[in-house]
Amino acid sequence: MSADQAAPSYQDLRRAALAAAEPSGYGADAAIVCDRLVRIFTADRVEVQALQGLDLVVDRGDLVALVGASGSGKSTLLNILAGLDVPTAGSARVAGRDLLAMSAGDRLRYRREVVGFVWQQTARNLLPYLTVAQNIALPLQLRGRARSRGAAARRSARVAELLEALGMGELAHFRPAQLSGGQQQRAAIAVAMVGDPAVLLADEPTGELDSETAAGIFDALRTVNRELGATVVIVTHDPMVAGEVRRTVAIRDGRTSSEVLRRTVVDEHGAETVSEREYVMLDRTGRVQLPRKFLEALGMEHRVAVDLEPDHVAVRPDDPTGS
Ligand SMILES: Nc1ncnc2c1ncn2[C@@H]1O[C@H](COP(=O)(O)OP(=O)(O)OP(=O)(O)O)[C@@H](O)[C@H]1O
Repeated sequence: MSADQAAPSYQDLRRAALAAAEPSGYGADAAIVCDRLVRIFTADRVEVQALQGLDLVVDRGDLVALVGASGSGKSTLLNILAGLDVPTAGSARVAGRDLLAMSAGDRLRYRREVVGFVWQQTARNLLPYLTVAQNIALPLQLRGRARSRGAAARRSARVAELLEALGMGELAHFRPAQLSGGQQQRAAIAVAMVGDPAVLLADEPTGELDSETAAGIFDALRTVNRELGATVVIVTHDPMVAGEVRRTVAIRDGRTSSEVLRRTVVDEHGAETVSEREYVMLDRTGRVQLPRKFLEALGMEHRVAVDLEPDHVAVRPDDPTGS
């Protein structure tokens, strides 16, 4: 918790006590838990199901990329996690906060204190007439107690800490227009992190950058994750992403469909290799979505034969002879 952060309110303490008393269940200790999340938009009396029962668990301290085709629901999910939009049904919890049960006041506090957000458009993240240091300090100044004794010194110390962590100390007095796109996004990450949020959400943070600069932004996001302790969720189209994060979750038609986990394996000689494995999601009712390329390769459609083997479940094309 940053020095400028207000003491927890009675409501915060009550919520924490109730959460602690809850039996540990689905994703009980996770930073983010979405359970059968649904978001339906209605435009011109036409309903669009942007999220169709999405399940997602992100552990505390994880660094996750969300990928998927245009229109698959990534931004809808991120806006809900950011407290900018409210789901139609299902449940969503971030750092112990129930996103469907928050009052307007809770939601505002949640956006200020629990989550940080980085937009794709650099202009949306920074105020053009403030310097980098002033932009970073602003969220703390807007908080209560900003004028309490010692607040200014604590604020400066926090700004300096972030500038240093993100390797941009020499840019403290520059204005956004004097920075490159990559430097602007680094500054935006510092702004989002200044209140010490539990979760940092980034919507296409490298969308307007070339690949070398984008690699630097992933580096900054890893720093925030590792050194500042934030759980980080990045929505991206960037094809490089699987090589930049430990876990990549694919969203298809408003549901999580598959994910890739990267693990670093150290052999007996100390040599490191990175292994990647693709998984499909198993929902709470036992449904899995098989990759389309598998279904096509074996001509599977409508119905498959499923058998329990000693250490796996076999899924085979339907055999019309029934043998
Ligand atoms: N405010 C809205 N009103 C109506 N429909 C919406 C609204 N926001 C999103 N949608 C629809 O919901 C679906 C999911 O949109 P979303 O923006 O979440 O997808 P996305 O995966 O982020 O796409 P992209 O990668 O293009 O940003 C789309 O069909 C979109 O048209």
